[in-house]
Order: sequence, then structure tokens, then C-alpha cells
Amino acid sequence: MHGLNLAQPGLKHDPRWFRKAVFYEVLVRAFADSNGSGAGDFTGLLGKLDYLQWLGVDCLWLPPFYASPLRDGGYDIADYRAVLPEFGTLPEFKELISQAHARGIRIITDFVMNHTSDQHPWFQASRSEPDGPYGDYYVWSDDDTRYSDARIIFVDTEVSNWTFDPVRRQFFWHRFFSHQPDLNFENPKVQEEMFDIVRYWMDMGIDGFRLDAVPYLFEEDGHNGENHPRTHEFLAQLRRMVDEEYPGRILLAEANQMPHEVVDYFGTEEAPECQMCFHFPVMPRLYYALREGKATPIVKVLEDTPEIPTGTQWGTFLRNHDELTLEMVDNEERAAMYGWYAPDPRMKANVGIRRRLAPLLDNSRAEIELINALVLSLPGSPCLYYGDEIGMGDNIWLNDRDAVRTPMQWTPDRNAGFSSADPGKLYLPVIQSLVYHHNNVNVEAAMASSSSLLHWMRGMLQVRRHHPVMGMGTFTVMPSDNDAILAFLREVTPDEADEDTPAETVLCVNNLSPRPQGTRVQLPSEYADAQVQDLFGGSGFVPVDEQARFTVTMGSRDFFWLKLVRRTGNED
Ligand SMILES: OC[C@H]1O[C@H](O[C@H]2O[C@H](CO)[C@@H](O)[C@H](O)[C@H]2O)[C@H](O)[C@@H](O)[C@@H]1O
Ligand SMILES: [Ca+2]
Repeated sequence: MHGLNLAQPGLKHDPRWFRKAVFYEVLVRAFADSNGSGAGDFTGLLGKLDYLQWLGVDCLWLPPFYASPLRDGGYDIADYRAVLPEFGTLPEFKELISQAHARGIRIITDFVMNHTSDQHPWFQASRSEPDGPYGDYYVWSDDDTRYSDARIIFVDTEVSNWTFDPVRRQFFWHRFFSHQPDLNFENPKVQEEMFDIVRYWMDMGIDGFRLDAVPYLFEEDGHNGENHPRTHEFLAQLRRMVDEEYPGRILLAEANQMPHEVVDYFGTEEAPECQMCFHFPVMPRLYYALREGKATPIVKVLEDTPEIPTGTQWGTFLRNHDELTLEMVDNEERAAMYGWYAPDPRMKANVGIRRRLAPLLDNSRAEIELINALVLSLPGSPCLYYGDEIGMGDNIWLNDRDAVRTPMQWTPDRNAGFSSADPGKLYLPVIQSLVYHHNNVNVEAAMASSSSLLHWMRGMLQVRRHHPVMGMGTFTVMPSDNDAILAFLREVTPDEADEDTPAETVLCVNNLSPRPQGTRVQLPSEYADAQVQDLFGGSGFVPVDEQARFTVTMGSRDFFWLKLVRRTGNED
């Protein structure tokens, strides 16, 4: 990318880095193709690190890039220690890590422990040699009746969690596609293999793992096969090993579960598990609140979210490489979400919606800004999805979740500047729809326009970085007299402050309504008469009154991030 002559600060030692970080999920296959093969690769991604540094992200999450038949976007691994040749080589991957680190960007990768591809040599050996060393690596049964309390997750394609294998003449267990047999975690050798694979990639220099589909490791008759106590025991052992051998590296749980269940993946003080967990239930409620024009769904889900252990952090997100999952809302809410966000049945996938952020919000700049402001200010470290920073579109005519995995749009040129290949050779076609065509929606054009969504996003990340309170601070909802308004405080008190995280209080006020709204927000008494300073440089806000009430009028879908400066002598 021209004109991005950036300093390369390198990584700063900071054991709490993940609590302040902005993550960015990027599919190697989708970002940049360096050799005209039609698919993205490590070298292509490396060439775009300056862009990512310029944007201001702190950590990349790379979904699987391992050897795989790619029947589930790489979540069907055929060799945990090899990279898919079309993505490059291991030395290229190592170079990517070191170049990212040189730019102050960390990298976490996906670790799919629950299952492998049926092409994995372990499975091939297990099916053909039941008494051999791999015979017990998978979950086999003479019939398909066990674990009947476990639900089917991929309801669009699967009719059972058991599939008959004609070679071994037994059924094998799978929570996802029938080409993804579940590993048998009851087998200590499988557990050892997992430990060794973690060591292998951590030795290579990665900064952590997203633990894919982690609730499903252990199963038992009479149990629904999710969040089994033995899964938690295993994770605690894994964490102990990581802390001993790779201190500072993180484990991030992908547990699509209700708040009271997902918090268990943080573990306990005696037996910690993951430093981070994605907060699945909050995500659909952000979209719900936007359409309802009310703060209640967000307030409620955060009220239902238990406290998390000291030093841990939520991972938040608006979109990712999967469908916008609606597993964590009730039937009524799900029906409303489908009505609002999936008017065409093609937009649905499993229990969710396979669309990108901008099309979901009908390309409304105000809504895109508000929902991003929410995810950047609510508790947790936000994870952006590649392309959403330029408002990329989707293609619901593609299969399954490929709808949201199309090539990154860099320029208005051939293949959107993603690849020099013959357009027919691309792993997926670039977006050519009327509104989101790469002629208009691309990084080059967005960079050339100072009012673009891209520049706005970058500005937001800069402000967030300058205010570590957004990652580290406490979160408290402030009562407002208008139910369209979501107001909350993020706060680091002088007692909690240190040289990296100064004491600060930020009041975030969000208008979820499409109409202008006035509100009076009641603040804690110590903020009586406090001065109000806009983090984005605005001015003229009326100070908090002597009864600690803050009064403001907000435009449609408006938001404010306001630093509260207490009156001297009002410090208690
Ligand atoms: O490896 C199988 C799948 O694992 C992850 O799945 C998660 O996404 C599902 C929706 O697509 C969701 O319903 C489930 O609860 C999750 O575990 C991974 O993110 C998928 O891409 C993958 O197919
Ligand atoms: Ca399993």
C-alpha cells in the first residue's frame, strides 16, 4: 500500500495486552493473493501488515490455515502441523509472525480440538485398524443410540450426530459435519497430542489460540454433551501447561453458550482456563436493540452476565466468518431477528443469518457507526471482521457461510486488487452487487476519502487506544429517563490506575432510536458539577448539574464518549 511509511515499534511486554487490544479476524485465503493462484496466502497477508498497522489493530486472529480438504473452511484439519500449500510454507508463516510482531501486532490462530477431517491419517488408521494405535482416537459405537441428549448443531445439513463408517462397520460420533469425526478425549493419548500441538505452534511464536467449538470435547450418556465438567478439567490442565511453558500467551474460548455457562470457561482462581471468552449472547442483542430502538436488550443481557475473574476479558464482536448466530436468543427474539435481518430465506443458515455487517444494516452509515461505537465501548476486547471496516457486502448466492468469505476489496481493478489470477480461478468471486461492487467499495477509494467509513474506524481505534479505560475499566449502566438511551460509565479509579492505565471516567451515551432523543442521565453523586469533555474534540457540553444529572439531546443513532472531570474537592 503506497504512502504508509510506518514506524515499526515491535511488541511491548505487557501481560495484560489482550484486555486493551482490538482484534481483527482475517482469513488468509481471503485477504491477499501474492502469486496469482486465486487464493490468498501468507505472503499476501504479510504485504498488507502496513495497512493493518495503519488501521490500528493490535492482534490478528487467523482461522485455520492447516492442511485440510477445505470442506468446512479449514475447520476440517487433515494435519495439525502442516500448512495448506496454497497458503504458503511454514517459513513464510514464521516470517508473517515476526513481521507482524515488528509492527506491534500479535497473532492468534485457531485450534480445532473437538474434531478432525475424516481425511486425517488418525481417522484413516482408526477406521481401518480398530485394534491399532489409533483405534481409540475417535468415538465409535456399534449403534447410533448413545448420547441422545446432544442436539444437532448444523441443522441445515446433518440429521444425526452419528454416521456409519462402512470400513470399520461401526458408527462414529460428530457434533458438526459428518466428515468431521469427533476426537475421543477419554483417550489420554488424544489429550497428549493436543498438548503437543499447542507446544508446536507456540514454539513457532504465536501469541495464543482461539479454541474452536470448545464446549463439545467430552460426551456422556444422559448429558447434553456441552460444557461437560471433564471438558473444564481438561482446559484447566491445558492452561496450566501454557502458563508454565508459555507465560503471557492466551487461550480464547469459542463457547456459543448462555452467559452463566460461558463464564465457566474462564475457570476459577485455583483452576484458571481461558483468559478470554467470546461473549456470544451480547452480539445479537446489539442488532435487536437497534431495530427495537431501545436499550433494554443490551442492559438485560449484561445484567445476566456474571462477574468474570480478575485479569480476564470478554471477546466481543459484531460479525465473524460464520453466520450471525441466533442460538443465544429465545424463539420470539429469533423470529423478530429473522424478520428484520433475513427477509430473503437465502440469508438464513443453520440457526442464524449469513450476511455481513453493512448489508445487515442496509448500508446505513449512522447504524454502522453506532453499532461499532457500542462494541468498541462495552466491556470486552472487540474483534473486527476483515472487510467490515470498508463496509464490504456479501453474496447470498454462494453456498453456506461462503456468503461472507469473499475476497478483500483493495482497489477498483481486476479481482478488486486481491489477485492477479484469471477471475474464473478465484477461490470465490469478488462482490459485484449493485451497492457493494468493488468499483465503489475498496480500500484505495476509502483511503482517498477522509470521510470514509475506513477513516472513521481508524479514528475510533485511535481514540480507544488512547483511553485504556475502554478495555480495562469497570462498566456500570447509568439510569436514563429515556428507554432509547443506553448510558454507562467506564471507569479506572485512582486506586486501580498505573502508568499504562491512568485513572479516568468515560460516560458513553448511545441513542438507539432512529429519531432524535433528549435524556437526563443520573450519575453517581461524586460527579455533581463535573466537567464534560468529548473524547473526539467536540465542545460546549453542559456540565453535570449539582444533583449529578447530565442532560443532553442526541441526534438519530447518535453516540457520545465523554470524559468526566470532577470538580476539585469532589473527589470522594
Ligand atoms: O468446526 C466446526 C465449526 O466450528 C465453529 O463453529 C461454531 O460455529 C457454528 C456456526 O457456524 C456455531 O453454531 C457453533 O456453536 C460454533 O462452535 C467454527 O467457527 C465454524 O466455522 C466451524 O464450521
Ligand atoms: Ca466431542
